[in-house]
Amino acid sequence: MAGGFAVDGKTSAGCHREFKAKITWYVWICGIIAATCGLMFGYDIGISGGVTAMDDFLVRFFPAVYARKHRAKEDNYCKFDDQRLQLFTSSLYLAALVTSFGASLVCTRFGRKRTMQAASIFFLIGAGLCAGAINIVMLIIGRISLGIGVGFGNQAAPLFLSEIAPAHIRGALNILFQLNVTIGILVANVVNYYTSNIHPAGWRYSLGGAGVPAAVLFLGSLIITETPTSLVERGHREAGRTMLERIRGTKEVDDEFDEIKSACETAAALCAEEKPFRRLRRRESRPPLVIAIVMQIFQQFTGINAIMFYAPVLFQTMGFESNASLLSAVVTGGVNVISTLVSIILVDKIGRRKLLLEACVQMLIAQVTVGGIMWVQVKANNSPSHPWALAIVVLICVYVSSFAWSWGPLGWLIPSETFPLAIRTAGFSFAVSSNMFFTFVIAQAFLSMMCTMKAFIFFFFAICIVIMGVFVLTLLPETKGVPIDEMVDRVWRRHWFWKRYFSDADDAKISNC
Ligand SMILES: OC[C@H]1O[C@](O)(CO)[C@@H](O)[C@@H]1O
Repeated sequence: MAGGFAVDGKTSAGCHREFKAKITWYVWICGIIAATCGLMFGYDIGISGGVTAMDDFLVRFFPAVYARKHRAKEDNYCKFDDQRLQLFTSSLYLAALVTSFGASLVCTRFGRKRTMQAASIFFLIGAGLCAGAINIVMLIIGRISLGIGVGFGNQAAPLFLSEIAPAHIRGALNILFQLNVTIGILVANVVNYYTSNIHPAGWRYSLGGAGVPAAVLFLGSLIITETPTSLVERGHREAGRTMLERIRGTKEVDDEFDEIKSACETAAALCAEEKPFRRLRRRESRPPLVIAIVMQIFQQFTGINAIMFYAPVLFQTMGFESNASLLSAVVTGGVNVISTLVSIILVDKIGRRKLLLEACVQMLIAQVTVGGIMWVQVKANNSPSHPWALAIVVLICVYVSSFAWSWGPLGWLIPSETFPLAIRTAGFSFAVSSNMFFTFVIAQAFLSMMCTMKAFIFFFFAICIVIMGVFVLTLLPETKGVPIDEMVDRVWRRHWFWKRYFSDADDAKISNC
């Protein structure tokens, strides 16, 4: 496709010059295929809540929870509170957490494309084990294999997307990953809705469905390119140049190619001097590292996964019938997808900070109101009555929409675009593992928190959201439109707070531009 040429870049003296880049079909196709990693991840997020609400599944693996679910009304908020059941959901995230560090090395040594292929293979194995599980051990091993797939996929795909994108659409292209996460969650909810009526093996279809996106990724990865940066980084200069020409749709890529070469040379020299994980401990590595970790912690402390994992459980707790609760989850899933599209359209126009700040306000209002309604109901010792339960569903949609155009996608985008190449994969693995760790914490703790804190859980997340807003206002720099290999000079060294992590000599160089 012939988009107009767009320009970004700087001179070798550190001043800005122009890169030419068309928006080619090839870049979009590669982006869409790589983003299938997000589909695999999202499918898993969405499927576990619905499966754990299915009686056939509970009877087979968690009979005690089944018995409690069908007992008296009085332990409404606690009937799903079971550590082993929570481990079914969260084992995937623990496996992904551990894998992400190894995946960073694989990503550097073998490239982003091969790492994604590895992800798809672990995913196929995991889906098979879960679908065919005859006991809880097989089930958990399947979840662990899926988690290893997530660890590889989530490490490679966001980096891949940020590296192949021209700077002026990097946000949009990178958000394809999160868009796929949301589509995966939605598809999983729809699948659960139908399979919950298939007895006794509906849950097997739900869990086995994870194999579909894995197969798509595996086949797709046979036709996509490696990123020019990864090719040059691994010594394939010519191939890197050819690939850059292909994805930019022009032969005039000298300037951008020079920049990639110079980033790779610097990275190689630094790496020879000190390994990337060790370099991450240096003072000047701290700004992007802190931002990457904090973005992911905050993304999880919006409370999004309390909704995503347990929406069906939550809706059942509010008194919806089993099918109605899955349907409600489909509605929130749909809002999640559509709102992520909004982010694709806006992120490179209005920038990252404005989206994050607006969302903090919207999420805060929704959380406090939901908490208020539930609090009144808990005091009256009721499940919320139907009109109130409907109001809660609407408020949850308000909440999910703002998350979906802000903290959801930007939690991946910002860490993938702010590390210099020498520490990019190592640094990004901290973003992935922080996401997994805090997803695990929320998955493991939410049902117990709901059981003990009841409505106050929403106030807890509301307080987190206020802290996040202050953080964005004061410490998060804007990265819109800045070429990926220029973040240090154009973003970190110029930020009122983070510039203290760099030496004065470098600042003088910038002010000469
Ligand atoms: O769309 C919501 C989903 O997005 C994520 O935050 C990943 O970016 C998940 O943890 C969450 O379930």
